[in-house]
Parts: sequence; structure tokens; C-alpha cells
Amino acid sequence: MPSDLDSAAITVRNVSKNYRLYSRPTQRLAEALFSRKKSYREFRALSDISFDVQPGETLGIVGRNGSGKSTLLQIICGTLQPTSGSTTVRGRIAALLELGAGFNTEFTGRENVYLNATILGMSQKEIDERFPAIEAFAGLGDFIDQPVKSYSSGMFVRLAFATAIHSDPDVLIVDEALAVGDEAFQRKCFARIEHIQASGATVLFVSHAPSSVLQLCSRAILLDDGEMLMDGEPKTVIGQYQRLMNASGELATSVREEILNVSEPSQADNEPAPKAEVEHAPNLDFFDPHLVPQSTVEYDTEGAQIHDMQILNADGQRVNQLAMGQNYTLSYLVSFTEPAENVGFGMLIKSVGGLEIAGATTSRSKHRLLPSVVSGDKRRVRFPFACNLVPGTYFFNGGVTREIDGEMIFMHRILDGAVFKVALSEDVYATGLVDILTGEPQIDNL
Ligand SMILES: Nc1ncnc2c1ncn2[C@@H]1O[C@H](COP(=O)(O)OP(=O)(O)OP(=O)(O)O)[C@@H](O)[C@H]1O
Repeated sequence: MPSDLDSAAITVRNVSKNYRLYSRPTQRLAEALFSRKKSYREFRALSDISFDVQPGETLGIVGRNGSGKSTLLQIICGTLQPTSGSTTVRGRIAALLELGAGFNTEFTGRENVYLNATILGMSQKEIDERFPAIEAFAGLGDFIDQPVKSYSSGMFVRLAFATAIHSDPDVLIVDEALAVGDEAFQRKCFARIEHIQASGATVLFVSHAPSSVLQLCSRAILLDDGEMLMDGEPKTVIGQYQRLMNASGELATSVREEILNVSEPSQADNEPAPKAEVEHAPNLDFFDPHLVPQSTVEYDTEGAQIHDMQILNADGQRVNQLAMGQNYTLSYLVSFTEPAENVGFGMLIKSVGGLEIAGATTSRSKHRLLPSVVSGDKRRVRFPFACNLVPGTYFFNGGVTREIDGEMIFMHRILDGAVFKVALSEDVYATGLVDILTGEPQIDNL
């Protein structure tokens, strides 16, 4: 720990934050003026949070609304004092936390870039050099010389982002909720954040979007009710975050407890694999019994349970070492414990990084839905697929949905329920994740 502390880009030590909640605003004033006796109650927004972020790491912070993410970021940036505990940040920090912080609405866009970039620690010369890039990135055209008060909130965000991400920070802190620009602008921001990462900077990234965290972060923490429930690999943390988001009331409390008790690797990994009702013997040449998912997350059941997820080859044998170009079937069993109508089934293949590569669902169109099931029903679901994936490791998700009042509701979901590897073969040309070639590349002598 001490050596990490010496080298860490960000340290957060036992940080707690209490807010004072007054039942009437005038009470705050009365207390300040006349030092009346305490007329507020304390609300704990953060409870004893500790973690380090190493240089070059990108840490994602996820959590439900009100879980304490913004409070934590503001404390790390130094714009808010913790009630107890401490934080340190090494190097130049650029933070995008609050719209308009560091901007003067009477000034033009150009003047604000200079003002804001100075606050971010850039010298006049640096700003002069980078202004054309900032201006081009923000893409405001002639508006750059108009007062910022005439900007739409989207224009404002573009300028603030453009300035911050051109400041070559050692530590970049971004609240993605502010990235309200259009999709093209968001892609540009991501590309720039990736560039900042590649330059070795440390990035702290708050997001509600699992895909952004999976795409950008090397590690993630899950906050809930001011407590840090988890610190680990993004895919595992996001899985638990989504589970928490899908739970409500008492269920959320028990999910929360479970998450707190789960240490990585997840409990599911230590439990024996669910017993398969195997008519499918494994093909031991292409089945490695040690290849089991380390990151399985099971959602709570809402009337159905998925088990026995497996991959079968064309002969119906169970495999987990797949060959490129061959056909396989993903198969799982669903046991229903409640009657349900308009039931759909789905699957999704994800990369190790959590990227969603391909999926299929029967719930897209009404005629493919199972009209009704009763408690005690079982269904075996099969998705035939072609393995057009490049060599690597992949995971399967499975999901069962029902329709209630015209709305599709999950009855059960398993994330990373099965893992498989696509073997390396010598004649592979494909790069990326999916092999799209229909033949060998041709190189003609002209
Ligand atoms: N100035 C304040 N005074 C009192 N309570 C506050 C104050 N700021 C935040 N809180 C409370 O502290 C808790 C954490 O708020 P915070 O804004 O950090 O959460 P968040 O995770 O960023 O939420 P969101 O995702 O909705 O932005 C919330 O319950 C919020 O109501």
C-alpha cells in the first residue's frame, strides 16, 4: 500500500461527506446570524471511501442517482471539502463537472477559452498554439466570437469539452452526464479521451452508460447510498450495477447486501456449475472443463430461471473451443415459476472487454413470442450461429422477457453465463472482432 500511495495519481482516503439538511431555508440563516441551537439534520452523502488510481489508469464511477458520484468528484477536484478524510491528486488536472464552471457568460467563446484554459493551468503560449484545434473541435463557426450567453446548452458543452480535453491534463475528470452533444460530437469526445489515455494520463469517468464505461475504463467502482460497494473489473462491476438498477424497494436492499458480500471473483465462480440435464456429452477435444466464466452475474428471478447454458457443435456435442467458420448452437433451459404471457428469449455475445458484438431475440416481433406459459413449464431455447469471430475469448448473455401492460419486462437474465474461445488458426486474415472476408485477399501485380 505505501508504495502505491507514493506513486498513485489520485488517492482517496476515508472520505466522508455530510450535508446539513434544514427543514426551512430560513433556519440556515437564523443559525448563521444568531447561532441558534442546531436546527438541521445531518445527511451522509459519502461514507468512508478509500481507493487509489494509478497513473495511466481509467477508473469508471457508476451508481444510481444520488449515490454520491458528483460529491466524490467535487471533493477530488477540490471544489468541495470532505467532512473527514483526505484526497490527493498529482499533476495538472482538468475537470468537466459542472456546466459553466470557469466560464463568464458575458465574454465571447474565444475569450472564455482563454479564461478557462488559464484556469486549467495552460500558459498563454500553449493556448495560442492550441486555439485553432479547440475552435475546430467545438465547431461553433462564427459563434466563437459571440457572447457565451447567446449559446445553446449544447454549444456551451462543446466549448467546455473542447477546452478541457485540449489542455493535456495529467488527470482528466469527466462527468459524462454533461456530454449532451449529438452522437458525432460524443464520438469525437471519446476519441479525444482515448488519445489522452494513450498519452499516459489518468482518467476518472462518471457515467450512467455501461457501454461507455466498458469501452473506456480499465477499472470501475460502484457507489450506492454513499458507500463503495465494489471496486474491480468494469464488466463485473457493471453487471452488478445493472442488477442494482433493475431492483427496487426491498429487493434493492438485498441485492446491495449481496454485492457487498461478493468478493472478486464472484461467488458464482466458486459454486459448482449448475448441473446440466445432459443429453449433450462434451467433445473433450473441443471442451476444456477448466474454461468457466469468472464473471457470471445472475439477476434476480421474476418468474423464470435460466440454467444449463451451453454451446453445441453440429453433432450436438458440448464444446467451448470453437473454430472459425463453423456453425454452432447456443442452448439454454428456462424453468418458469410463474404464469406469463408473450414470452421472449434472447442471447448476446460479448468480448472480454464487454463490447456487445452480436445478439438475437425472439421478442422483436409479436408472432415470434410464446403466447403463454404456466408455472412449472420448461423450455429448451436454441440459437444456431456461425462463428465468424476472430480468435479470442467471448461470453454469452441470456435473457427471458414477458409482456406486462404492453411493456417488455425481464423475467431472468444471466450475464456471462457461458464462455468460449475461438482457436487461433494459421490462415486467419481478419482483425478486429468479426471476420467479414468472403475469400482470401488478392494482391495483383500491375
Ligand atoms: N448541497 C447539498 N446539500 C444537501 N444534500 C446534497 C447536496 N448535494 C448533494 N446532496 C445529496 O447527496 C447525495 C449524493 O448526491 P450526488 O449529487 O453526489 O449524487 P450523484 O450520484 O452524482 O447523483 P446523479 O447521478 O443524480 O447526478 C444525494 O442524496 C443528494 O441529494
